[in-house]
Amino acid sequence: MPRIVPVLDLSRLEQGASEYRTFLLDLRTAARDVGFFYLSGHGISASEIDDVLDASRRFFALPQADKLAIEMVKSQQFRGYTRAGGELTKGAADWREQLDIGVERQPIAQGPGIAPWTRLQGPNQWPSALPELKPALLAWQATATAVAIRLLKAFALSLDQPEDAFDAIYRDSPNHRMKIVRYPGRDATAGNQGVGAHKDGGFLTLLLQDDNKGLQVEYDGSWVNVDPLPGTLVVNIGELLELASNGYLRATVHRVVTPPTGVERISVPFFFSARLDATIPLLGLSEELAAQARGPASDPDNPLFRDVGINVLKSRLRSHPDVARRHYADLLETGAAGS
Ligand SMILES: O=C(O)CCC(=O)C(=O)O
Ligand SMILES: [Fe+2]
Repeated sequence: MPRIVPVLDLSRLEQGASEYRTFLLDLRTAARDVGFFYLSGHGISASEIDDVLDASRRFFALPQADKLAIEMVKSQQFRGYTRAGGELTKGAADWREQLDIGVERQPIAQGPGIAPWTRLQGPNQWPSALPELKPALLAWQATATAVAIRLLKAFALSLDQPEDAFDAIYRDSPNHRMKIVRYPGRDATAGNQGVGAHKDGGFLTLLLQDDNKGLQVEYDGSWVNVDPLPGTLVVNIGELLELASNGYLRATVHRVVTPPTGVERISVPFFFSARLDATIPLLGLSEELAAQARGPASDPDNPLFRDVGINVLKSRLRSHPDVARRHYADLLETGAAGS
């Protein structure tokens, strides 16, 4: 039986016209059918992957005080450390600790008439006890960005669009975000929500996972395991690609189940997204493709807007109510965040 979550080899794009064409077709099929695939042939060395996972493990092994020194609640930009149970998915606590890193940029000066999402731009928080983490993760951001852009161009081509169809909405200041995550094991009777069922918000997510299981994707009404496959990245479609393709491409629901006691799982999701000031276009699909587009499957509790900044801000406010209360109380009172 073929795997439900297929393996796609990115190097086929460089193996002549026929491989190139079939790769694009396979990509489109995988992204439309299950919305998840493993990516091989990405050109990232095993040592670079090991370095990121090792640096992440060293971060989580720091004394709790060093991690709490950069707790996310100190950051208006939702950057920094969140302890296990500190993040919510659909109102329920996720049993994972994590460090959120965004793009390193200067904050935007605030004042009347400035959109609230502009507060999302600004610096990261880095642990002073582990100076090597910053260069390791910034290097990974650069590597993952390059792969994400190659994939995004391939997606555009696979939908019979010009290769640069998405360029204008990420060029110069894409808003990618990444995190390093540790899922501590625990007794199943204590609950099993590593991260609750959700869709990702950006264009594409590139996920690095260690050797431990836990990631599951919803397919045809059941949960399918996306077990680790050494040397690959797991790629999934986010809501922006679903929106741009009018639902032709699928942003699939996924979750992580907590490992058993005595096991921990490390993962590094990288979310490639559009500029915060972008508006997501609706691609002009060919008649044949348009006929197969299902329309974006919007969650009635969380409707999506074509304006990127407000979507991102809404989702961050929901996930991190402590940051929301500390830094966005004005919006919560007036409902100006649009949620
Ligand atoms: O840790 C994982 O394997 C997936 C995490 C995830 O889905 C997320 O953070 O959005
Ligand atoms: Fe996710």
